[in-house]
Amino acid sequence: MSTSFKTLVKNAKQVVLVCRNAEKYLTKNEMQSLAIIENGSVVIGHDGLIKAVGPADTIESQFKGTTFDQVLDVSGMCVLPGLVDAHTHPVWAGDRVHEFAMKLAGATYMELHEAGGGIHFTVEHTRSATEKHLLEELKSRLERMVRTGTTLVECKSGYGLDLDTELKMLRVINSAKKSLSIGISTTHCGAHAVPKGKTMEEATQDIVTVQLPVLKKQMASGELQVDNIDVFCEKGVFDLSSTRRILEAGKDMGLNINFHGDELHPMNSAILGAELGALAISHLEEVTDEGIAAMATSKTSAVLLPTTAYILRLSPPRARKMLDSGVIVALGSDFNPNAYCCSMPMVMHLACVIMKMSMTEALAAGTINAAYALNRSNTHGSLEIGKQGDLLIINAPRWEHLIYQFGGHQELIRYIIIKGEIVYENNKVLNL
Ligand SMILES: N=CN[C@@H](CCC(=O)O)C(=O)O
Ligand SMILES: [Zn+2]
Repeated sequence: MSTSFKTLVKNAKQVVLVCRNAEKYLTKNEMQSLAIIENGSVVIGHDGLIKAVGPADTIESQFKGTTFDQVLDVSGMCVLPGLVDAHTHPVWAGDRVHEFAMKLAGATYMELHEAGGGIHFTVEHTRSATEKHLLEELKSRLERMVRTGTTLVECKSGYGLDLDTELKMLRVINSAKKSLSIGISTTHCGAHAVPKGKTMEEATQDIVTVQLPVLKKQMASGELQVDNIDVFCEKGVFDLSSTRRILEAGKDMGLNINFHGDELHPMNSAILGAELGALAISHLEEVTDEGIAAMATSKTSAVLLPTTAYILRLSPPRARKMLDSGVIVALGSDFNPNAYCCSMPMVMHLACVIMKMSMTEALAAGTINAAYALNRSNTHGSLEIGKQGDLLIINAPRWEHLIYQFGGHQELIRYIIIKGEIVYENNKVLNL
């Protein structure tokens, strides 16, 4: 065994492993009792992977005489896995603060969309923005996510709706992925809306016969890396048969199906997703009982987005029914110009309060199950030997403070570690 390692994080009050036996996801009762070590330590190797995690005294004797590049004594603090945000739209120009005011005054999401605002407003600004500007904005948003504990995030395109702008957005995501340490799962969401001037059929045809073939070429040549295919399956956007066509075309080129469904109207998206072997369906505020049963059987994860229901004043998705039926429930921030929230601790808090999840369920949903939704639960989502050394360290005596305290996680989060490197340290002392 090597006698030199990258990082030792020792003497934590609690180390929350989440999983015990390399589970790829947790459901039902497994989400009630997460694996936790009291007074624990974690060792991360030079390859950025976890080499040991266990009681502090066991690790101390096991690694006696070993050298570490860095040792962090986190006495009194808690260590959790880096959080996983399973749904974001982080590449765009032009905010929609003016629409927030309109929504507060009573306008609905679809009324704004049909009047040419909403996604269309963002598309206009994103099409005319330079790649450089979009990249700078994306990087600062991703850094903000890291500071709130996210170490793996799904990033969608979808404010281009034409070949050139969708490719521009995907290139921006790829550049950020190369230059930042946060993990990224990239999603083509060219079917986020029907672009102005096109019918749904024309937009579907464009995606299947123009956008996806170019993507396929660029993926094969290594120019672009894309992991997932997405469609906004919704009344007035893409219907079930267009959604099927696009998702099947994406699947045929090796992309994971991960799409928006049953948000504002019951569309039978969940049934379709289960039939196609989707890895994830997001939103599901209006999913039917049959849809829930189908997702439980097909092991299609439900990515629930409490920020959306909150900001649009929708009835929240029926998380309890899904959890009790054995669906793999994951969480995402849905960061976008409509729901401007980068913070997974806030998302987990909302999931508990407005969707009636327990804190252990919310943490499992924001770690291992979100990693499953992105096909990354072999590397992320729990603190187990062989997984990536991504840690979130909070200055509190119990891990639940991460969810219990809301609106001030910047006071609580002490370190963020990715692949064994400290990427964020919060120890600023201000003179007040
Ligand atoms: N519902 C569709 N897409 C996004 C919102 C995108 C936007 O409004 O810009 C969502 O997941 O909430
Ligand atoms: Zn979305």
